[in-house]
Amino acid sequence: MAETTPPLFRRAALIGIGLIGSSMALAMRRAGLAGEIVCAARSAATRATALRLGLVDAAFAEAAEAVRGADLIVLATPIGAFGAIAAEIGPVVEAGAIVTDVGSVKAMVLRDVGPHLPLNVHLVPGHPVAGTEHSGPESGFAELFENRWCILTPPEDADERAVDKVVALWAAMGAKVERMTAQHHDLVLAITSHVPHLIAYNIVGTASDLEAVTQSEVIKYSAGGFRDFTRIAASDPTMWRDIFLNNKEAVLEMLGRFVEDLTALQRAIRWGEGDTLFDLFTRTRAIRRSIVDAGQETQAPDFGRRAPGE
Ligand SMILES: NC(=O)C1=CN([C@@H]2O[C@H](COP(=O)(O)OP(=O)(O)OC[C@H]3O[C@@H](n4cnc5c(N)ncnc54)[C@H](O)[C@@H]3O)[C@@H](O)[C@H]2O)C=CC1
Ligand SMILES: O=C(O)C(=O)Cc1ccc(O)cc1
Repeated sequence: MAETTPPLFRRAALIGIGLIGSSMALAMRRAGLAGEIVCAARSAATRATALRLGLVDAAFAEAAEAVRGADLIVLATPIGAFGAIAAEIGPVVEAGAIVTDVGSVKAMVLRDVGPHLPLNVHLVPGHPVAGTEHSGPESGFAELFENRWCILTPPEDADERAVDKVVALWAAMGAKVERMTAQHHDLVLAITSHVPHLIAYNIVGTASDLEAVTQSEVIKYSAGGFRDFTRIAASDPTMWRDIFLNNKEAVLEMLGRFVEDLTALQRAIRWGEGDTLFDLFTRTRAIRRSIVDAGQETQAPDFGRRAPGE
């Protein structure tokens, strides 16, 4: 009889089952990574949806109930909730279990989650750099992490076997895994993700506030660059509020540089310095091409709703 290898984890508990939690549930099931997948969701409607979609084997109202007997715990709520969830699960989490997360900011995980966990529990923070502007358990898809980066930011004294298991988890879901310090992660993501989202929120806000331009004109003529900004600016308000509040220093640093560079462009336009504009636009076009060539574009399957970028 052929021997079957046991799944990587006996029981995985997803705390929060929105876009990322549901995508993980689907990707983990597809790859047979856990014997059992359970979740915690505060609303009865979300628990019912998770069960109806077959995302999980059981759904609990309380995080402390979901983590009992789990050897993998994934925090997949907005990051502002991480500290309270860690305080709730700390007393009941199993010895030897791995606690990871998918939050978009990383230094705050070591700060807010670490102190609540017993010493025999392994904290390995992570961030899949993959997503869409959609939220909730119905927006997930198993392919979300394929060929996308997942950044792990374990503390210096992390248990290497626990780190290896989290690397194996993401690799089996199709991701490319990179390791760095939480501080470096937060600086890099401030410029590649957080400030771009702030700019999108701001430009859509500015356009909608313009008295001389009606709302219907904003919608009607949004085929220009504005349309791409509206996709980003449709991202979840709670999630993004928490990101800015928890990556304050790096975002303010990058925003300072952004404002300086914008001022230089403002001058170039004012003084008719076409070469300055042309040189920058040539450089940025090359960056876009290298992103496309590297295949770093998320294509959500069409579930009868608009795909990202449409
Ligand atoms: N949306 C995206 O594109 C990406 C998000 N992330 C990170 O993943 C995490 C989850 O984001 P999404 O799945 O997009 O959000 P989502 O809004 O789709 O799902 C979050 C879920 O957590 C639940 N929740 C909120 N507070 C809770 C609490 N205290 N206890 C239990 N459940 C709670 C919400 O009801 C919701 O079902 C965030 O920390 C975010 O920074 C990471 C990569 C990409
Ligand atoms: O939809 C998009 O373009 C995104 O940028 C998704 C996203 C949002 C937050 C993250 O931490 C990582 C990826």
